[in-house]
Amino acid sequence: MDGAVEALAERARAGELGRLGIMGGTFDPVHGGHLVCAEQAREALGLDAVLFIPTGRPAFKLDRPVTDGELRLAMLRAAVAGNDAFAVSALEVERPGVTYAADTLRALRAALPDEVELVFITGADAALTLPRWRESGALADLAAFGVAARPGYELDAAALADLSARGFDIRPFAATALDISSSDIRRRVSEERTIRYLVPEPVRVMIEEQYLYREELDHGRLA
Ligand SMILES: Nc1ncnc2c1ncn2[C@@H]1O[C@H](COP(=O)(O)OP(=O)(O)OP(=O)(O)O)[C@@H](O)[C@H]1O
Ligand SMILES: O=C(O)c1ccc[n+]([C@@H]2O[C@H](COP(=O)([O-])O)[C@@H](O)[C@H]2O)c1
Repeated sequence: MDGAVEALAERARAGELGRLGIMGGTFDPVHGGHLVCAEQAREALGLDAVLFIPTGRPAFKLDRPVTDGELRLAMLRAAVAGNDAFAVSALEVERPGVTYAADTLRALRAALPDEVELVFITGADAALTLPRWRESGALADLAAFGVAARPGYELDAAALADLSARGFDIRPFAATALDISSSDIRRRVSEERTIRYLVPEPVRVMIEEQYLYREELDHGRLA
């Protein structure tokens, strides 16, 4: 099992971890919207820690290239350094094949003491697609879902009722609306425009030094 998950299991055994947030995403690259969403989920949902898990091959993005997992991991690690409540897991990057959240949640359930409650954090855009995720029925039993509003996407009463009727334990929370997306950051870099302050400074420096996102298909990206 991954070192970050082992460390969390240790904290749980010491009675220091009751509720764990899981922030899944492609993180190509991680940006301020992800970090604010995770931090405000931690506060609003009473999470003792948040584990960021970058995907291997994201199920809904098979039609586009994704930057090498090690580079996305390195950017995430740099982004969360210094926040004791945040950790990063290589679980999905190291798992071969397409990434499915149900596999990840089962692995976490097996690695952590039964008492630890799992809350998968998503923006409203991702939450609205939950019925189409693989093993959607099983997923509803594996974790609760903390859902943040995201500019352009809303989890309205009808959507909430539909997800609840499907057995999902949905926990909406208010997050500061930040209209930042990884696609916009990639586009800005390719157009030689500024991304300063949209991503943490060490991430901006890594993007610059590794020549990421300069073109649609650069050397760091998988076809
Ligand atoms: N600005 C934001 N505010 C709140 N949640 C966000 C924001 N950006 C992303 N998220 C959430 O973070 C998770 C991971 O998102 P992802 O890594 O796909 O980023 P993205 O910016 O949507 O990427 P892309 O633009 O490449 O599709 C998803 O649950 C998504 O809803
Ligand atoms: O398991 C699935 O079928 C599934 C389908 C779409 C998205 N997800 C998960 O949702 C999270 C956000 O995905 P994305 O594509 O917006 O980066 C990430 O952890 C994905 O693994 C999972």
